[in-house]
Amino acid sequence: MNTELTPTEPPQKGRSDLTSIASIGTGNMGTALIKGIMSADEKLDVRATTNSAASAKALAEELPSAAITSLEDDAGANRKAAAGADFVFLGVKPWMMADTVADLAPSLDANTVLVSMAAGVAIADLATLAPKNKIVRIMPNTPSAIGHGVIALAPSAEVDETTVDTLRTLLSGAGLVVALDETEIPAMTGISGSGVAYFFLLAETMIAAGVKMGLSEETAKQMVVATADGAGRLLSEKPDPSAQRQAVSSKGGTTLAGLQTFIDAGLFDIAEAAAQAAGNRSLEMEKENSQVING
Ligand SMILES: NC(=O)C1=CN([C@@H]2O[C@H](COP(=O)(O)OP(=O)(O)OC[C@H]3O[C@@H](n4cnc5c(N)ncnc54)[C@H](O)[C@@H]3O)[C@@H](O)[C@H]2O)C=CC1
Ligand SMILES: O=C(O)[C@@H]1CCC=N1
Repeated sequence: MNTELTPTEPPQKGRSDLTSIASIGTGNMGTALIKGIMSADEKLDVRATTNSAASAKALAEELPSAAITSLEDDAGANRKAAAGADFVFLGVKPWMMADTVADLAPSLDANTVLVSMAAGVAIADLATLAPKNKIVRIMPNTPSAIGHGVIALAPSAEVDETTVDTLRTLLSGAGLVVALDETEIPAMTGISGSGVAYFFLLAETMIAAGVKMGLSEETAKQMVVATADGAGRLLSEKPDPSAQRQAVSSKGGTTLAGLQTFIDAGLFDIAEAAAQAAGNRSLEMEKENSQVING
């Protein structure tokens, strides 16, 4: 039995015949996306970077077949990871994009495609930072980690169809890939990129309600999580939310009493306002980041 704690070197690391991806800034979203991509395609050369050595160590446990490095250990980690990669996924915070891409750009191969997942950083501004590279903007969400994400894909005009197809295939390991125009990204962010958190918030509020009504927290959580899972799966099999809602609602029964409470409290307006707020913030961030990038 092999009792060594250090994982053995996977065969794909560094192989030049494989599609190579570099994930620059691999935190919550970057990790989720790369996990989804890697779970569907084992034949990838994956390099990933983080800021601290501690987060790189934790990431290496999550992605054992990827080559993980940190800026804390090596100030050139991003440049080395991106060298010669087919796709460089940019997963740093939006306000860090300017410095990160400016540092990377001079050493990038001209064939490398930059794939930004940042909210609120426009393709035109990324192109200013990396003028010799093709740019794709994506907006994923965190269920990408388990292959159930939604990933909006907005390539810039100069990205050829073969490249888009390759990227689409890679991303489809992380979930549903939907091609959009960049102008549609704020709406997508409002209902899906950020929208997944609204479902989590609803789950939190339902658990709290269950506890107030006398259930133990553990029981309430177990039930709400399983209810969300069941609702999601049913909706996925029969994608008609209105029909599913009506199937639960008996005339004069409990469900209509609950639903009416949501409607009376303005749920439709609240959901629209929430989606708008996220979408508007995305556009505001585009302006803020554009000013930083263009001076
Ligand atoms: N969290 C989410 O659900 C979503 C996030 N996004 C976008 O993804 C990007 C990352 O967001 P999160 O993952 O939530 O943030 P995060 O803070 O979890 O991850 C950022 C990562 O960047 C690393 N980092 C910091 N400075 C670095 C540098 N100079 N070089 C390399 N790595 C560096 C950090 O170690 C960390 O691992 C943002 O641009 C955000 O707009 C997009 C869609 C959904
Ligand atoms: O909150 C944010 O800005 C990021 C983008 C979409 C989801 N999370």
